[in-house]
Amino acid sequence: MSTTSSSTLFGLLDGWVASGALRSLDRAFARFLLQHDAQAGEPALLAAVFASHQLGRGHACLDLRAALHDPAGTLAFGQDDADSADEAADTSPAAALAGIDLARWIAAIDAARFVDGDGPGGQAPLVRSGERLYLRRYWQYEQSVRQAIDSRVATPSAAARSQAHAGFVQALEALFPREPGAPANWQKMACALVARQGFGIVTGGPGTGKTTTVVRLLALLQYLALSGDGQRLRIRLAAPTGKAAARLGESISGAVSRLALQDLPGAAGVREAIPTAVTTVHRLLGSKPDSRQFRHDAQNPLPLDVLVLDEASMLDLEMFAAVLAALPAHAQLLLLGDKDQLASVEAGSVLGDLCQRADAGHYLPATAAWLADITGEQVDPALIDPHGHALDQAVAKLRVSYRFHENSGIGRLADAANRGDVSAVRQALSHGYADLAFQADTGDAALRRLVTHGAAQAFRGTDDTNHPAGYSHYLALVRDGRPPADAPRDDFDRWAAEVLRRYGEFQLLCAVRAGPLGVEAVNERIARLLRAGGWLDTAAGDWYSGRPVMVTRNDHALGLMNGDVGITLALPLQAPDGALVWVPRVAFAAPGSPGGIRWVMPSRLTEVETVFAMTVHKSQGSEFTHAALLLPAQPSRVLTRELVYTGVTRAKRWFTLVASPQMLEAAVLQRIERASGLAAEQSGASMD
Ligand SMILES: Nc1ncnc2c1ncn2[C@@H]1O[C@H](COP(=O)(O)OP(=O)(O)OP(=O)(O)O)[C@@H](O)[C@H]1O
Repeated sequence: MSTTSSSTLFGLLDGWVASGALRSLDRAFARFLLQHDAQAGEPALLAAVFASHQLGRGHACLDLRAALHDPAGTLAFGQDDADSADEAADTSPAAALAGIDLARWIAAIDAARFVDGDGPGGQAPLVRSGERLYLRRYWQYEQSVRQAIDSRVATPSAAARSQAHAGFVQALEALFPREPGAPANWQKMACALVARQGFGIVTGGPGTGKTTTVVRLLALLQYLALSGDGQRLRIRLAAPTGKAAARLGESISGAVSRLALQDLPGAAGVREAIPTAVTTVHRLLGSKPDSRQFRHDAQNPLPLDVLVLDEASMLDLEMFAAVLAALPAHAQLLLLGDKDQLASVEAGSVLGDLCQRADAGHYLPATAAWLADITGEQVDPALIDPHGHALDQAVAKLRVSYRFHENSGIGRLADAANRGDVSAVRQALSHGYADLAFQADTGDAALRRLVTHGAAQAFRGTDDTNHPAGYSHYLALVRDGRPPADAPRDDFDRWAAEVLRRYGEFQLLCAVRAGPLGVEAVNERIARLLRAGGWLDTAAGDWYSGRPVMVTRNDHALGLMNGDVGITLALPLQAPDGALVWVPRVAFAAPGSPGGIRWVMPSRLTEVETVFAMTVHKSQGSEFTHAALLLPAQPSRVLTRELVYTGVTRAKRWFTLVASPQMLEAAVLQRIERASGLAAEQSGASMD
């Protein structure tokens, strides 16, 4: 291929753009690079285009070896491309890469003026590091993340430096009282592990006690600070989205109020010194409109001593690099999250990469001895590894779910999907668990039953007072619960808050955007079905009462964040002629004020989507009493284990799967593997 001219290459790129495989941005990038180096060979240009394409798909870099080995799979250029029967017309990436081996490709890439090696001082737009090709910015993010983590992991925290101070041991003992005969208390060990250095991660599935553990950890740190120099730590809590922040705020408040401090002598003031307000990462850093820069950065660090970031699986590489840059050197950073969930839509899978080895622990014998000393708990020998990495020592995985007990179908299905165990998935679905329902029928009648009343009859053991809801639960309140026109504004706020709460009791989740069972078509279909059932008056125009909308872009002027959900309701308004009119307003939960409502005029909401159905990606960070997951009828690369696991674990109490068994099984066998240097490093060098 190296002999072909650039016009042939651009012919190829035009075809890929026309077929939707490539973004026009990727093609424009190739033109820009050619201006940079008119002599560049086609293999190098192709590699650069693929690196840009991969970035758009969430990969921090292009894995050159993988792209050569399995071009169609690695680049996701459509399933037919690799099997093109007509060799002469074969325009697949496989054909474009035919006849080149890794060594020749790397040599061609290095020869291009737009690529630098990974040494210091380079300026070129792309960087090659081993078998990975990066756009420079993302290589820099990875470098800065790696350096910051390495240095924080190697820095003992103030709490660990004072460990001789018997208070550390005593406080742990008081916060995690020993129960005779109980298995090893991993929450206690997690608390000690992450308290030890400037960086730590607590990962675990839903309900494994991440919030509970972090609240006790904050009590421990605050107790040590107050009983040390008497200075209260400045603690901040943040999450990637407004929704996740609101949810953490609620569960932190609950955990702080439940915190048992009676066994901690001199703990006065500790509870009050644990914050319950949670902000978004954007607000924490102080985003500037239309800029990638933040108010807080290395020159203007965040004024805090401890930062807790929840739902860290949603953190992308750029955002994480910004957080680390803005963190003062002495501060402690704690990440909480479920490493097995879908990664961020943007490039990078930070939590997954950093927790790649968490299942097997890899604790050094010295770490296990330290834990035994500090906590009195023994690490399972299977988790000990004399070759463990420094980072492994700062990662704790919680393994017992307190939400999903032994007989929970949701817990069983989530676990089976997460392990890719098809027969366990089948067993979970056919077992008859009271919290699981399964329907393959996606016809109008079946879908209407589900979205209107939650298809409660499909669940075993439900009755009139204990059953899963559908959307009629909140729509009945929209229709029948509206206060009279002369009621005080507070009544309307209370009505809206209850409507929003009820809306959270059910959510239909879609795996894909396009196609007949994609989120766009399904949203329209559900609106039609609900209207036919008399639940909606869509004749009232776009802003009919009961329409739920999700914000799709941060709007700093309105104070609304990507992912915030509001519901359209009617409010009374006095027209200039004195007549009373009902006007549509969208009710959003006001951040930081439980039960508070912010009313927004529809005309101000330019970037919103109806959310009778929501993609699994957008549902991350939210939980619903009853969640239903709809898979498409056709196989797709986006149907993965991570997607199914994330979808199932959005359900708190009831879960309905709407899919053919074959589609579910195919999905749990497919994994997302994002190319990244952080991931590659975790599988690389050890500490010794
Ligand atoms: N050691 C424990 N013993 C008994 N109950 C516990 C324990 N730890 C946590 N729980 C309970 O389990 C539930 C879930 O705990 P928590 O909210 O801390 O988990 P989480 O991992 O943060 O959950 P999520 O996945 O929702 O973020 C809570 O009701 C909590 O009180």
